[in-house]
Amino acid sequence: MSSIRQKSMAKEAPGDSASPDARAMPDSVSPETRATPDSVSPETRATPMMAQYLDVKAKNPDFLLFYRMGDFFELFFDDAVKAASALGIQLTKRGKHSGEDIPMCGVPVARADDYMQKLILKGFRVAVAEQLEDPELAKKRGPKAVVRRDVVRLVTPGTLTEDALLVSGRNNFLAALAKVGKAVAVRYHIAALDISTGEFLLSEASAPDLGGELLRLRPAEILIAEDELGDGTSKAAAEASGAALSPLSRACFGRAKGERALKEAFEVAALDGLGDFTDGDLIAIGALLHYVDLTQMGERPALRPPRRDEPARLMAIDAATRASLELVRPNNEGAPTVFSAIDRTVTAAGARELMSRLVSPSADSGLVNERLDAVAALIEDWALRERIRHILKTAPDMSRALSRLKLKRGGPRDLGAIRDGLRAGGDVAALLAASPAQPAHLKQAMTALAAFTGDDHGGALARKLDRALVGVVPFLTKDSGYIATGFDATLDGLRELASSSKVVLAKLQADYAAQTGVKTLKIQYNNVFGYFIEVSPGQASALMGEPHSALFRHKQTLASAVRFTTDELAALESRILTAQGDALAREQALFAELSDAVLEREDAIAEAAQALACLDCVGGLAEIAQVQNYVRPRVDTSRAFLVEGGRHPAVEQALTREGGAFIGNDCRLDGAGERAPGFLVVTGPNMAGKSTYLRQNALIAVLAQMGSYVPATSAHIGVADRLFARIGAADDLARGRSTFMVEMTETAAILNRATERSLVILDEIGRGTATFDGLSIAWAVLEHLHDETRCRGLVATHYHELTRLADDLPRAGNVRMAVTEWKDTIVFLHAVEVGPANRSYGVQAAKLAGVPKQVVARAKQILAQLEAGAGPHGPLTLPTDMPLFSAPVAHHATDAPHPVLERLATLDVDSLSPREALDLLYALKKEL
Ligand SMILES: Nc1ncnc2c1ncn2[C@@H]1O[C@H](COP(=O)(O)OP(=O)(O)OP(=O)(O)O)[C@@H](O)[C@H]1O
Repeated sequence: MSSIRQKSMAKEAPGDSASPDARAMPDSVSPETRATPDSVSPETRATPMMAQYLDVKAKNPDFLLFYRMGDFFELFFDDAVKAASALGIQLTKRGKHSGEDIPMCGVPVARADDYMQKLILKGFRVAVAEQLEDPELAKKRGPKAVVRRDVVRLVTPGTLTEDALLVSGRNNFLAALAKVGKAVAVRYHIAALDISTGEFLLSEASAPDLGGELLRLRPAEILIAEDELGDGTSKAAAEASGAALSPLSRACFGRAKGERALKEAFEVAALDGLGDFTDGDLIAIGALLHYVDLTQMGERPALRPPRRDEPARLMAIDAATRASLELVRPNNEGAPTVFSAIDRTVTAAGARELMSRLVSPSADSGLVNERLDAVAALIEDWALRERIRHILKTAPDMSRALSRLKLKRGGPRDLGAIRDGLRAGGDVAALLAASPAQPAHLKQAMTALAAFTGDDHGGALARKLDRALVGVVPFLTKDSGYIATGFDATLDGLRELASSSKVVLAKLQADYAAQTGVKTLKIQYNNVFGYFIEVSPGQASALMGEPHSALFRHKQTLASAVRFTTDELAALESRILTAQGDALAREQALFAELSDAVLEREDAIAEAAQALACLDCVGGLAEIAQVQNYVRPRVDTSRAFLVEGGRHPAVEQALTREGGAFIGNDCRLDGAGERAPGFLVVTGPNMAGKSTYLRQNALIAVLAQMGSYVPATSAHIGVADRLFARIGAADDLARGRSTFMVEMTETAAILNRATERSLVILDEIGRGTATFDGLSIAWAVLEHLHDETRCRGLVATHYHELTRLADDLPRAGNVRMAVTEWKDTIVFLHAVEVGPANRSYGVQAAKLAGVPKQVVARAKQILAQLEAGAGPHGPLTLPTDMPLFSAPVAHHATDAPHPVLERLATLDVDSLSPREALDLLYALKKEL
């Protein structure tokens, strides 16, 4: 908590008669603790306080203004109406402004974070206006003087730092989006910063990849230039990511601005040491850092050097694939995700690291294998893993603590987190040092952690924090007692003084009791009177009469007690309060000193925090691999996709919980071989497990490339540069596109972007339109992927005709989901067999699903007729001119190119005048 906030705890207008009714409060707080604005007196002209409120509000029109008044943050006017409804708290009306009632609601300061979190989750942004001086000081300026207030912080979804406002196991990115270039050359540059941890990422995407890239980063808030809100691509991608959109003026996006801000942030004269930055990077960085400055009131978060996520080094996963695979976000609230199935981390930072690897699988087989080596080492040495994980459970979230300290929003608890984190890190480093297996990643982690165990600066800092802090430290700096006895002689002296005064106080009470003969006389303390002497009303006369009346001065008479003071008690009180105040001030000075010492080692601490996160992530992956029998995949640059006994990580766990067993299935796609299939057509009845089979293979690719073991008995994966998966319904009715249109748009995206190295997984392509159209489209798409793209792929279909493709396409093959018939019903075996399915069993599946008997019987009858070549109302004529019913040779035909193409091929464009070019264009179009 900031020092500003501590100073402003005193209430401003004690005893104000317009104090609102306590029942109107969201929490039961006595009315006297809640000050009321002098403005809300029934005047029509703005009172000084309301004038101040309106002034602050006018500067922050887009934010709900939390206006500090004593122990409450009050909201007025429209803000109050919106907040009361969003928070479900009572809206009151107090006083008038311009003749109208002023709506008001409020939240207690002590619980403000909870209320703010609710508002942020509902898409609001909050400006926090604090009292910037002690109300007593304001009073001295005159009866009408208003306590100085101003906004000390803007709270937006992407700039949160408090644990209460954040999700612990997830990064909270603020991203700025800069569009550079025109038409087909347009690039979107993204600068993203998690100010709660200091992680700073740069990336870029083409227009078609932007949606997937934003879903990968999952920012909480996206900054976009106002004049780009009209740009369909950025707006649609930003909205689909689920982030809050914050438009900024175009002036905030500038190359020079970005360069300046970056140099300032890292205190460097030239950017060379930080990396290479394109214009687009700098424009995005400029807007990002401007917004950070704006919301943090100039305080700098603990920035890590920007890390570039090179698209070429990642497996590209587009938005639709992310939605299909439910990597981290389920399509149905509460459903399992791949993340929830594989997450065995024990710290929030470890969970964030795991999530980051899962959403950004690598396309660099070298990095993947280094990660796998680390997982393998912790599988091999399970005792080491157990010990490390045991220690990690005690390691707090150092990066978030560091970030709060840097933003001057930290408390003793954050220093405690750094101490405990470094201590845990030291213990882990010692364990790793003693272990024989040392793959590169574990060695790196050990080095980062060991930096705080030696005799140098790092070690000195860790020891200093150990000596300085008590075991369990309080949350706020105003709560004294967190500096351990013996660390600072001055503080010990002041504490001694304060506590010895308390002994003197006890002695004084005993003396007064003996002098007056009132045995029950007590010395008490409250916030209004300070220390006082209290006796029961029956005994008050002893103190008020001679000879004691000279010593005891009467202060207050209550029904149950009479209170007095003495000069001696007043002097003692002043000594105690001074000593306590001095001790608190000394403690706060020591806090600041320790914070500075921590921040001096900011980079090394951030690295240690990252090392712990990495170890937790690797340990978690080793744990799940061992518990669930995953296998290390062979990952290389070949084009193999050879999986034996593959399983779906989430479905397997769900089945095991219910006492069932998952049937492992092979998938052999050899992209390079001439005859070994690179493309499989998967057929089988509904419910037989086709979707599961498709998904599990996509996930095995993702898991392998993120550096995890995979659910299979063996796996050889040649890295895929892009993964396309379209599985399950893709309705986008909200955006006015039918299932078929969505599917066709996505198919177009795949055909345009898949490469030879990609993995394409399609479920029921071509459905949602007339059978022949759908089948024709599916056929043509598969031919294209097979012949032109030459990627690896799996396609599930109910069009059995598609299985004939394998006869003609050398790299295509068929597999089917095995079923068996038993007593007029089908039994799903969930096993994948080589070859096409010969029947679809749709009618039997309908029966299993509970379709009424007579409907199933009639369907069987119609099916029999259809299979015999007749429709339910007479002969059925199938168009025989469909290419798929004739021999599918069209794609192999060596037709001469179209004459228009021929003319274009031989055309010398440079020799044409604009007029000639236009004429030619018209002529070609006509010919076409
Ligand atoms: N390999 C497997 N081992 C055991 N059970 C499985 C397996 N594959 C799928 N199942 C079970 O079968 C159910 C249906 O699977 P899935 O949804 O993949 O079928 P489908 O063929 O895609 O069906 P539809 O065509 O109707 O979408 C799953 O929910 C799962 O419980």
